[in-house]
Amino acid sequence: MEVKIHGKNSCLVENGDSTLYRIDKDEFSNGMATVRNNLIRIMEKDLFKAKELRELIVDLKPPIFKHTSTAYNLSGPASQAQINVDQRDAIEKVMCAKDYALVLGMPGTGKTTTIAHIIRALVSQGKSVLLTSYTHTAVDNILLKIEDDAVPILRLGSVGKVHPDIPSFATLSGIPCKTMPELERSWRDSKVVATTCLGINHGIFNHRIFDYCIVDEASQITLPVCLGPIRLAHTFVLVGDHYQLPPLVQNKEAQEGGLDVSLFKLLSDKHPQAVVNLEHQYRMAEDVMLLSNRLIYSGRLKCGTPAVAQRMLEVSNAEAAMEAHHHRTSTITSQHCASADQTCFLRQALTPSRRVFFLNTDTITHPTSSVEVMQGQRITNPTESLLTAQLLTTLIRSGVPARSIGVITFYRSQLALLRHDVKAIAGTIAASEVEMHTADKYQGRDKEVILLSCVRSNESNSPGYAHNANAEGQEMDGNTILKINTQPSNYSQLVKHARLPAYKAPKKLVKGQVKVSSDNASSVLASNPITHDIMNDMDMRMDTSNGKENKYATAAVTKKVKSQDISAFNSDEFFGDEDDEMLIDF
Ligand SMILES: Nc1ncnc2c1ncn2[C@@H]1O[C@H](COP(=O)(O)OP(=O)(O)OP(=O)(O)O)[C@@H](O)[C@H]1O
Repeated sequence: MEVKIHGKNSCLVENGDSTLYRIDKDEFSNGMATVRNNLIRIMEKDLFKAKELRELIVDLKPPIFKHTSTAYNLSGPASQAQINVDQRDAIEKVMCAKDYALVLGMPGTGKTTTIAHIIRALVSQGKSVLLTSYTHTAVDNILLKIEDDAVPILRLGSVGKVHPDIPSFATLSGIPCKTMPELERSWRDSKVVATTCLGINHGIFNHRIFDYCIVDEASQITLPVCLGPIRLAHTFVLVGDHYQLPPLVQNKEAQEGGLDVSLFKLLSDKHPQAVVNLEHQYRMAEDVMLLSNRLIYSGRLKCGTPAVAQRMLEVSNAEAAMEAHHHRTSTITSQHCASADQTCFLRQALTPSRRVFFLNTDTITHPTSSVEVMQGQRITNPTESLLTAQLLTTLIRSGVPARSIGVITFYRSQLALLRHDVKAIAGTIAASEVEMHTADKYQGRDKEVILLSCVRSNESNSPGYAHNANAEGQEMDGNTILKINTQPSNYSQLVKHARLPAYKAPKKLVKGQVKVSSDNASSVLASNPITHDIMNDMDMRMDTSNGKENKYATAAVTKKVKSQDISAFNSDEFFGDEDDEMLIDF
């Protein structure tokens, strides 16, 4: 037999009796072809589940739930005491589901932990589970949680992509079985089969239908990809959070056609009764959580325990770092830190109780020196980069390990500058240990401290990618470095905020005393959004200090208003001592 290479992706095989075969390499066998195949399969007439899936996904028929679940247990190494009320509801919802159940896990709320419990509950009833996710890492993170449960697991995927600890408790398809009975056992008897959503081309799926399919990271997976695993099981469970990153779809036409709407979002928007929310998180201190809560979750996110809420950064040697910084011969750039007293921005940033610290660089440098620099497509902010490097160095000298600090920015050009400055100021070793990435690359990483360089500072007040961090009063526009102390935190939210399409005008909290003369009080008050609803609270008085009798009215006001409403209001009409000025907060 003779084999000739024919072009880049095919070869010709001649077998002597003049029959010519051409073998083509299908470059897309694991990508587009799988996706196309998923779509074709659910359109087939008699294929398992095709009709039901069309009803549920195309016709959006409401899913059915049993009133109570059949008994199950969560025994094994997992302590039931570690399951909170939402997680228990999620397990119960899945156990009652006939068609599907949706678990919306806000950041750090234990999605992985809950999926592990769901698997335990299902296996305790003798059910089989196909476990999938978008990434190998997510699949393995779940498997590692059931490592000690002695559940027979088959992990499909090439050995190089599987976590090194998995082979110690699961069978790997990438490591061939030595005998046929061994192979058959692993295909037939594994209660849990785990792979990525695109890993469903394996031969086992021609032989097995599963009781349940669980898809983790489901809100990041496009609908056609998601169809692949769910058509292989009687009931499916999607776990995700559509408030975080949606499926990455770059083609405009595909976006317009709705490809960036995941099946998770489609079903949860249509059937909220099928969704269980995981709302107790164990990752972020309360102040850090506030950011996500105000911007995205409408206050629904809660700290799992008081200890989580009160977590603080451990700064063991702050004074030494400050001394080194303010010393005349300091090698740390100190030109941007004018004073060694309490007003020093480094000292403020290092204070453990300030878990979130917004730094307006205009307050420590001249505003013109901290504006952004545009060179073609490249946008950088050199002053902000230097300040970030300076703060980072101070944190390290204060005893915060370099590997527990992360630096995030929205622009690649700024990232390059930050890497350069951090290396120059903090040193090569520290620079190699600090993880620095653009916001989209930081998803799912945990750090004790995050420094965020927002970059944009310009006359037109364009906040660029950071524009949505402005929503609901987060003052992150322009010259702002955000330092978040947490143990640890989730940054995917920041990414999400930066990408939300709609711009909301920033709001500011106004606290103060309003004073108006009685003659025009009602018209002044009624016409301004700050005061229009405090008429009844006005306190009428008489002022005789200038020898005349002048009537006036005062009232305290504390409310959130749009910035333009503040400027529209005549600030002379606010009065009082120094504490009674307009305060801006979030
Ligand atoms: N009921 C609980 N009680 C105490 N701690 C918990 C509980 N559930 C989860 N945790 C802890 O919370 C942390 C986050 O859990 P997990 O990794 O499962 O969350 P996740 O939602 O998958 O995270 P992500 O936001 O990265 O997707 C882990 O340290 C986990 O041990």
